[in-house]
Amino acid sequence: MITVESLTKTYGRGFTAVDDVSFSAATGRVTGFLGPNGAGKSTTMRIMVGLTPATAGTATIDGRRFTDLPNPGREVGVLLDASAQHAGRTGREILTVAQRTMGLPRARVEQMLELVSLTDEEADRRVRNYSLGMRQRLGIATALLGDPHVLILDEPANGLDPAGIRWMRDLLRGYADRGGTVLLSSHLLHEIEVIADDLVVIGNGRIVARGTKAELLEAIGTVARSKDAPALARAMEEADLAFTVHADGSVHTEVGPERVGEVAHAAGLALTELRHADGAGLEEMFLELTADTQREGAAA
Ligand SMILES: Nc1ncnc2c1ncn2[C@@H]1O[C@H](COP(=O)(O)OP(=O)(O)OP(=O)(O)O)[C@@H](O)[C@H]1O
Repeated sequence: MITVESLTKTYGRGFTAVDDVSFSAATGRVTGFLGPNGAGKSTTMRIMVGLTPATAGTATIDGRRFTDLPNPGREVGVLLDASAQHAGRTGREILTVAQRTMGLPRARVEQMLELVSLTDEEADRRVRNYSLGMRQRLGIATALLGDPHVLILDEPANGLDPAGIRWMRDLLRGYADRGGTVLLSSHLLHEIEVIADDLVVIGNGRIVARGTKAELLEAIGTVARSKDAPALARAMEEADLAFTVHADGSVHTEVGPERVGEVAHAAGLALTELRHADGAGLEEMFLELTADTQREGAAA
């Protein structure tokens, strides 16, 4: 369990990059840390792992600060900047140094290379000649090397191709299902919404939304459709529910699918579609919530 309490980071003369941020990432769940460029995600994660001092507040892992952990790599796997790895070393050398530092069996290096699908030939190539996707794979191998129970990953999908993203998603899902805690950041909603159980949305250094993905989806309403669209609209009106009808005949409303289902049932209407306004709806919510930190939005 990761707990962040009232975390604030001020740079220079009063620029607040992280502003009174509190949230937690629970055991056995994948928590997505989402926000546009410059929102404060990396700063928060750097504070969590002791690389940047906080101006105020605390970040703890199972109640302890990262810097107080006796062998941190055995408890917390960290991937912050895949390009920050020693460029002159080979992937295998980097893993071997980490394996020795953590006092792990030698076989662990080969296991991790296999897990992240780096071939023997690639493992013996210098990291300066790695593609970004290969660096991410190596970074994930390093993070998992000590078999930690917590993972903190900053933009781990950067540079991965679609198959790589699918692979990472399955890996992290399995890790959380076995009881691990995953916190991963992204500035891309669609990357995170398929994998995260919980979402923490940050904009301008402040938390603008957090909750389970289901709760956030609930908050963005429902799409329903019936073959008899006018009858569905009448039933909604009679039930005093606010709604809009889109050009494709679907009804959009802020109430949850359960309520819409009840109204349709009471009116004797069969629904051909009933679902959370996910995907596009969540995207819209994300853009709205973080609007004043979106460069494009700010310029408009
Ligand atoms: N060492 C520093 N000195 C001054 N300002 C900094 C420093 N590090 C970060 N910042 C500023 O803090 C803000 C938050 O940056 P941060 O890297 O945490 O954002 P982010 O959410 O990770 O963004 P991205 O998605 O672009 O990686 C930015 O405005 C950034 O310029």
